[in-house]
Amino acid sequence: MMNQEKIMQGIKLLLEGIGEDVNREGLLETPDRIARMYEEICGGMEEDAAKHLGKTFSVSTNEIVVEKDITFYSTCEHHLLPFYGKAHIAYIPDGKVVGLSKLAKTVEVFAKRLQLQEQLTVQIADALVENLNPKGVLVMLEAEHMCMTMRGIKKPGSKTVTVAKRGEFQNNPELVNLFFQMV
Ligand SMILES: Nc1nc2c(ncn2[C@@H]2O[C@H](COP(=O)(O)OP(=O)(O)OP(=O)(O)O)[C@@H](O)[C@H]2O)c(=O)[nH]1
Ligand SMILES: [Zn+2]
Repeated sequence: MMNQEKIMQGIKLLLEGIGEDVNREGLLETPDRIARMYEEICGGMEEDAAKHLGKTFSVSTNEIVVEKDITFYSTCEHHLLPFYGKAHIAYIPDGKVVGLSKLAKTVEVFAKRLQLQEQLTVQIADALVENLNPKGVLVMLEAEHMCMTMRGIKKPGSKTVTVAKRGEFQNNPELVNLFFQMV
């Protein structure tokens, strides 16, 4: 369980640290607001992807399924700044598929944590492998990192692209090409 009280104390200290008056009107409710915000943006820590991927449907086709342009927002664990973009998921079923919304739900479960993009990519792929036992999975994420754009190196517009391949995607370049054509 998240400790709202600790988050509020921490935010008060942070505000004092940057030289703010924690008692001025505009900031009075800020610690409480931020505690509630973290409940949302780190809410995936308390969720298990299996909850969403447990219900499957039997199918007689094993053709590739691609769900692309799934918008996601996550938080980088180094700076606590947002990184956000699109997730593209492909899988080759082995007799069972999952409801399409559950693919986006799986992205959310892992995005709503403190993350590295590489780790987020791999966690989504592994959850699909564990729960669907598909013949193959490919997850690709394209994201802009605020810690790269608004501060530090300051490269607005730069994108980080990561992939995780499992099963048939690992040794079949034609399938990977098909995925890139589809997205
Ligand atoms: N691999 C990876 N790096 C990330 C991600 N998000 C942010 N970073 C980088 O993590 C690094 C932060 O740690 P350091 O290598 O210690 O660099 P720093 O000097 O503290 O930070 P910068 O001022 O941003 O260079 C920076 O290079 C960020 O660009 C991510 O999702 N994956
Ligand atoms: Zn960062």
